[in-house]
Amino acid sequence: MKHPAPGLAAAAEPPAAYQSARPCAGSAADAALPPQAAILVVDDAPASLGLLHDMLRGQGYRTFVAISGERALDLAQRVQPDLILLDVVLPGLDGLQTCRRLKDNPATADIPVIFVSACSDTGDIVAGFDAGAADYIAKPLRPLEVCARVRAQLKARSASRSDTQQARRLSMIVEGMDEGLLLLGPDGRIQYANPAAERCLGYREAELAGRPLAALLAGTAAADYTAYFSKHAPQAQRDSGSGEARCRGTREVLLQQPDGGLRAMDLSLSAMASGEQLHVALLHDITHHKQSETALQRAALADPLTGIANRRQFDTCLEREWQRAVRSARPLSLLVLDVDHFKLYNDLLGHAAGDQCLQAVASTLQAHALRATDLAARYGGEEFVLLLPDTPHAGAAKLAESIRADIERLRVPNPRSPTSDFVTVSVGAASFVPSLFDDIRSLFLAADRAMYDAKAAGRNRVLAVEGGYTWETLQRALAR
Ligand SMILES: Nc1nc2c(ncn2[C@@H]2O[C@H](COP(=O)(O)OP(=O)(O)OP(=O)(O)O)[C@@H](O)[C@H]2O)c(=O)[nH]1
Repeated sequence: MKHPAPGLAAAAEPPAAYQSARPCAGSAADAALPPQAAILVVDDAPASLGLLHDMLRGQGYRTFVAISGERALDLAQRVQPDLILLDVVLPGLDGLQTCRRLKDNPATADIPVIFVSACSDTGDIVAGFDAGAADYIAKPLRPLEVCARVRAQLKARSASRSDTQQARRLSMIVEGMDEGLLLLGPDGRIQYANPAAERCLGYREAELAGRPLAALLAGTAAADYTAYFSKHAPQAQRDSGSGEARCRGTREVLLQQPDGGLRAMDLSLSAMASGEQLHVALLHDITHHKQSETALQRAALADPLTGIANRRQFDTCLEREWQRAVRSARPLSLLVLDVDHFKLYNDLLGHAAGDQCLQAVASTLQAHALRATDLAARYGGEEFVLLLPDTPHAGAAKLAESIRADIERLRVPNPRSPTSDFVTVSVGAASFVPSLFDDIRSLFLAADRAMYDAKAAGRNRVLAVEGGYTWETLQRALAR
């Protein structure tokens, strides 16, 4: 007598009469079958118990036996066999009751039960299935039939087990992934949201269920996805519009958060290859990416010392405002401002103090850039500019004087300056209405020229000019 495991019921030694039972057709080693499937045989009649035991052993199965329902319940729970062959008529707990208890217990509910019984009326068979059996074999036993039915049940169990395993694995992946995953119905409403999607969207799954994806989107994406899903709803016509094209694949979208904020995400939408017209939406949070992108863009356009716009941003802005002034025939003004005797300041007080001085000048200039379209920038060194779209000569001259006076009022000492005891600036202002025939360089050259003239005239002053350069003047100025 062999003992499969300590504490388990011993497998019954097959009576000699059955030792010669011929193996059934088909092999228990079929690829789809679990290796050495374990089968629990429950029968109180030694003859049929022995026959079944012998037959199953002959097929390579591990076999366990029990002669009562109570014992079968205990063994099933501990051994977790792949299949139970259960007699209907048993002392004490009968087969039907035993089967019901097996099915009621979550630990044994999934184990398939085949009734093996001499009671083979239709009523008995129906009662067996009603009790939860997977199959019913009538006695007297026909080995080929028994083996085939056993094999079929083991195959089905193996398939359902691997399905369950697969589903468990998939669910672990989906639940644990960093990307948000939404399952959408044909109407674009959310059917499932994984934990990462809950985090991305700021709602719990229960709050998301049934909501249209489009309702969570901001801007034009909302309308695009609404249209996309109305086209994909059942009975809908397919369309090849651009809105639909924009919704397929990956798209950058803004998602509305419960607190009213917006979050930038990459949204990838793909239709599932199933008849249910379901879609999977993947959400990848790109907030940090966007923030650093914006910070980089800002940094690329800002002067690191003073924080105001740099020359690059000024050039871009001048180009844009120049074109706008040409179209609108409105005056465009530019101030060019240079710190007087700054070399003397630096030489006496040091470069660090010089930097602070430039920061103070930049803040004063920035404080005068009042309109949204005005742009204060550091052009280079101790030279600054202020671009004033839609500003005529008089207004630009007035503003230039106000800036000059405010900088003088800062009373930043410049002891070596022959012009003043304090830091001062010279400002050149140029204003004109550019036409298509004018050269964009002429505005800066005119303002710069005026600034140098202001220096030459004694510094700490404004010199404002009106009108553009002629072609000849421009060429001469560029040649200097
Ligand atoms: N501290 C500091 N100094 C700078 C910076 N950029 C330029 N400078 C200095 O600014 C000074 C400019 O000197 P100059 O071009 O001779 O002009 P200036 O002394 O201001 O004389 P005028 O313009 O004729 O009144 C130089 O000493 C530069 O080193 C900067 O970022 N920080």
